[in-house]
Amino acid sequence: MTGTPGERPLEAGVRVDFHDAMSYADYLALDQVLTAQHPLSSPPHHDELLFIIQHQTSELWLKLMLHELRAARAFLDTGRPEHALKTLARVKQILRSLTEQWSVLATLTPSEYAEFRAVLGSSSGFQSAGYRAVEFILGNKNARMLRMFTERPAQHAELETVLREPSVYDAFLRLLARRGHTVPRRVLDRDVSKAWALEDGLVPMFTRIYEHVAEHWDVYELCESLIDIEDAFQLWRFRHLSTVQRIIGFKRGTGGSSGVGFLRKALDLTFFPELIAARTEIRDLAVG
Ligand code: HEM
Ligand SMILES: N[C@@H](CC(=O)c1ccccc1NC=O)C(=O)O
Repeated sequence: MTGTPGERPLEAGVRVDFHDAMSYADYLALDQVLTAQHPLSSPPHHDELLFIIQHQTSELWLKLMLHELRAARAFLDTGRPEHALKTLARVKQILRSLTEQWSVLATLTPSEYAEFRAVLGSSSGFQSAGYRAVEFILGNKNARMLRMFTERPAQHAELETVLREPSVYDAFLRLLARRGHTVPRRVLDRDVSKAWALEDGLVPMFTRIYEHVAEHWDVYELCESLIDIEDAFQLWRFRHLSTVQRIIGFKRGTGGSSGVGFLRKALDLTFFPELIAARTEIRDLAVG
């Protein structure tokens, strides 16, 4: 038998008085977080709160992703692949959650968005320092994007740091070199602030790892983890594109780009092209 609904008594030990103790709202700084939504439409459009919260929550997850990717890079630098794997597993789940979050925004119709889009002016995701830092630490470096942050010195400085530091992939390749894998010297000495370009010299090394997994199990798992992240990131990008297309069609972006055309081109980007190229080279073994 289930009980009747009704007021559930609090257990005896549950604290209700917080006058001299830290409370939930104190610890989470909810006074700041929950009063930081400021719709600009007048009178406030019902759906602008969705738009704001969708972005704010994305920014929080991006912040955590950067934090975790920095940790993964440090684990690679210090030769702890198992720890890096665990951290990357969390990054993957954050990306999955961010990708699913597009479904909430997709409930915003073109008519609703058109009613408040004008208040956004020329602001756009181009100015997301959190997103740019994640792209940078994953290896998609582009110094030109820093120009968007001239007016925001703190964000500019943080992004410049991430731009000049090695990416997670740079750290992985250095670990591989330390483990005796053949990584060309030019890769290890490269200017890490520059965009990654396909390095054919790495493909035989990755092919060897994939053809002899038993001998290279921990780095093989890391390769697969990076591919998972590549895949999860592409799915986020694709859902951004498809959500944008259903809301604004082929309008230009508020940030000045062609809009959907620009977002479609971003799908051609790959963080770890040699890991993909190696797949073409792996020999199919004869059976029987
Ligand atoms: C109605 C909702 C949205 C629309 C119509 C939209 C549209 C666009 C467009 C057209 C661009 C290209 C830049 C421009 O010219 O404006 C862009 C870029 C971007 N958007 Fe969105 N977006 C939406 C929601 C979001 C959300 C929720 C996020 C989450 C953080 C986001 C993050 C970004 C980022 C990071 C970029 C830069 C991408 C890059 O540089 O590759 N957008 N968006
Ligand atoms: N680029 C979007 C506007 C937009 O999405 C946006 C505007 C202000 C703050 C964040 C935004 N999100 C991502 O681009 C548009 O063209 O409608």
